[in-house]
Amino acid sequence: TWSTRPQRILRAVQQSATRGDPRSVVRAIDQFCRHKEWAMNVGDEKGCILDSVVSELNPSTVLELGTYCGYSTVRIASLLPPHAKLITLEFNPDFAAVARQVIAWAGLQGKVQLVEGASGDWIPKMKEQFGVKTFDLVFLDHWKDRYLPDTKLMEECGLLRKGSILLADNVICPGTPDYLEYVRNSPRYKSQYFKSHLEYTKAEDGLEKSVFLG
Ligand SMILES: Cc1cc(-c2n[nH]c(CCNC(=O)c3cc(-c4ccc(F)cc4)cc(O)c3O)n2)ccn1
Ligand SMILES: [Mg+2]
Repeated sequence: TWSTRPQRILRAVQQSATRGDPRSVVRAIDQFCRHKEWAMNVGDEKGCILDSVVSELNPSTVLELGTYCGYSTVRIASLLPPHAKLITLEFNPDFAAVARQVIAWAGLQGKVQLVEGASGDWIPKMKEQFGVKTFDLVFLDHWKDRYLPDTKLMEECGLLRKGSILLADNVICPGTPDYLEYVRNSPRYKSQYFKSHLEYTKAEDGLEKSVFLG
């Protein structure tokens, strides 16, 4: 049987990255996706913006919606303080299986809880299942039509506190127009757009950083 793209990404990590070295895992995936096969990782350009938001915030609890192969999971987890926790949701079991191995190769499995399933099903269960009170940072990188409903769901479930940060990928390409309109016009958010490019391409894309005002 033929390998899948995520499996080829995992092989590139295992062949080119050093176990326990998150930066070499990130570099191996970027090299593969830039020179061999495009894949929907946040990529290095937007990844640097993600890194700066995480480093500045120094969050203790992080939720990532959309793991894919674990590229942004590794970027975020490698920057977290010692006792911080990252919960990442992946819908596709094949993606999740690869992501677990990529995260383990980086040596970050102790900081990451990968949960398989749909965001809409898991968000209401976060408190009871994982003992989460609120999230300091949410990285939205999942199905683009779920950004808005899941943001409203997180508000309703009391998972956001005054100062929680939402960082959303792909607000231009593929685009999340209803989400952008909401966070840019709601009095409950202060939003800022970081212009960039779609991973490994020249197409415009960007990250939207929104602070929940409570
Ligand atoms: C409902 C639910 C869903 C999930 C979930 N888990 N994994 C994902 C992946 C979602 N990501 C994308 O679809 C995505 C697409 C592109 C793209 C594609 C094709 C183009 F031509 C141009 C750009 C670029 C990106 O950067 C993306 O992130 N969702 C997890 C939990 N619950
Ligand atoms: Mg994305």
